[in-house]
Amino acid sequence: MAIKGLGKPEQKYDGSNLRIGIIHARWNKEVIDALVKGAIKRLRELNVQEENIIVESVPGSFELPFATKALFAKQEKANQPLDAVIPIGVLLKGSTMHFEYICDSVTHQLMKLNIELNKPVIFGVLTCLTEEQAKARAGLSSSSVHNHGEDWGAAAVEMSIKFN
Ligand SMILES: O=Nc1c(NC[C@H](O)[C@H](O)[C@H](O)CO)[nH]c(=O)[nH]c1=O
Repeated sequence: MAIKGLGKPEQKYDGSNLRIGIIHARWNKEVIDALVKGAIKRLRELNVQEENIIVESVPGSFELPFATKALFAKQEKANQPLDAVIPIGVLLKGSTMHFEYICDSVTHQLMKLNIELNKPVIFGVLTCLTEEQAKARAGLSSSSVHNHGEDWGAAAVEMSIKFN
């Protein structure tokens, strides 16, 4: 029995009073769309209202940290503050070191935003060596129906309720 994975949720959190942002890259669209769908599916299952799920897209994963911070600020200014943001990106290894540099810098910046903004910023970036790895983590391959986007939706609700 594999031990890796999130396991059962501690409890079913009620997200009915939460406002959650999703910022997604557009690179590797097929996988991105499945991950975003999975995150929204779980947010809705946890009673986050459709009108309280704010979705914006950016060109690629490199833009996620800036857009995450900007979306928090934009919603604050509109007096509709976000409780958490889920940045979603899919980075696929190419033939150069471009992948490593983007993965490393985006990961560090997204982690820093949690501390800088004192708000949950969920890590929704797949850093994959092959297309098959990416598809498997979005529930798009025969080898896996698990969609990591659903875990990210659940994490956003749990972190918002526990620590906001
Ligand atoms: O190169 N590969 C990828 C990528 N490059 C674009 C980068 O994120 C950015 O949008 C541009 O450099 C412009 O700033 N962005 C991804 O999300 N996944 C990739 O696999």
